[in-house]
Amino acid sequence: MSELFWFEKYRPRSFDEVVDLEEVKARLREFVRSGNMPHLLFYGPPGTGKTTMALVLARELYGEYWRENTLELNASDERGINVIRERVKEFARTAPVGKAPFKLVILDEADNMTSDAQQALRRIMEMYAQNTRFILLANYISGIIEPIQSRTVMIRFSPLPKEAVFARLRYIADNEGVKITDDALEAIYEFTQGDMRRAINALQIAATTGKEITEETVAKALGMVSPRLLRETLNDAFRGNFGKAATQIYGFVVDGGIGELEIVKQLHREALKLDVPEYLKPEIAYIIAEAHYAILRGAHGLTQIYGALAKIRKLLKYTAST
Ligand SMILES: Nc1ncnc2c1ncn2[C@@H]1O[C@H](COP(=O)(O)OP(=O)(O)OP(=O)(O)O)[C@@H](O)[C@H]1O
Repeated sequence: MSELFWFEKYRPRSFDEVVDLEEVKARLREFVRSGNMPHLLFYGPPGTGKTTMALVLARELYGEYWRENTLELNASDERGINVIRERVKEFARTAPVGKAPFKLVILDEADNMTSDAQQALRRIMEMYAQNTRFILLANYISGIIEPIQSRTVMIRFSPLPKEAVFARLRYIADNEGVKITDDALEAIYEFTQGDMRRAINALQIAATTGKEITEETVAKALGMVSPRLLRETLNDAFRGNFGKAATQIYGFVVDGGIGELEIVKQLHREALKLDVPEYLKPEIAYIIAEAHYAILRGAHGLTQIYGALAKIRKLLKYTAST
């Protein structure tokens, strides 16, 4: 079933298949080579390869026996720490299969556990340290208690860079027999900001519209404005025909069904890329932030967007004339 999702179908199975993360790979390879490792804590935003790396490490450590030697648990399981204790106890009772000196427990969403549960987890980790190693996965390091932080080697994962995401998306598109333009890749990255799971998902959704993925099909599939079109609209709003820009934006919302908040977010990204003096950018960011806040508080979306564009236009005009 999970193979239906491309992000599962294309989850890397070896270090070589993992894009980017060179330093992480080097460190983990060293653990595999030496046959020993400490407890690990992988932390960082969603979709950046934490689970993937933990599973790849298991495969590289144990080869064909990786399943027998690996226990995957989810810490946010509502049955709590007692279930974790029981399952680890049961798992650690038997010796590792094959040559490896220890078994691996991968615990997802460790930062969702309460401090008390984490204290208990720390004791479990110590109790079974002789023949198990833990890999804890978390989004926020701040959600992990200090005694666990200090007993693990912490490895940080960051949003993946554009080239890495492009390389993976091109590889998947090739394999699936779909063509994708560079603009379309840009649009996907724009929308997903280094979260590889969302990027692969976006590719899969866009691919349902046909065998050639363009910026337009991506925008349509993801419910966003085509970044190229938005840039043209901004150009009209600030340098040319404001009425035309307003009509375009009306079309995005009313005909395209794109949410005003999504437009404001995109506006924020595009406006900060404008070719304007650097000192104006904070003011532009502020104007857009105000519109965003007003919409969240229930103000009429289109009015706020037009208002923000008008303010920015005034700012740019004023600066150009002084
Ligand atoms: N570096 C990478 N190289 C290739 N594919 C990757 C990479 N990182 C992530 N992926 C892809 O993205 C998907 C999601 O990654 P993964 O499950 O590892 O994210 P995660 O960091 O554990 O996220 P979460 O915090 O949401 O659990 C994987 O199934 C895989 O297809």
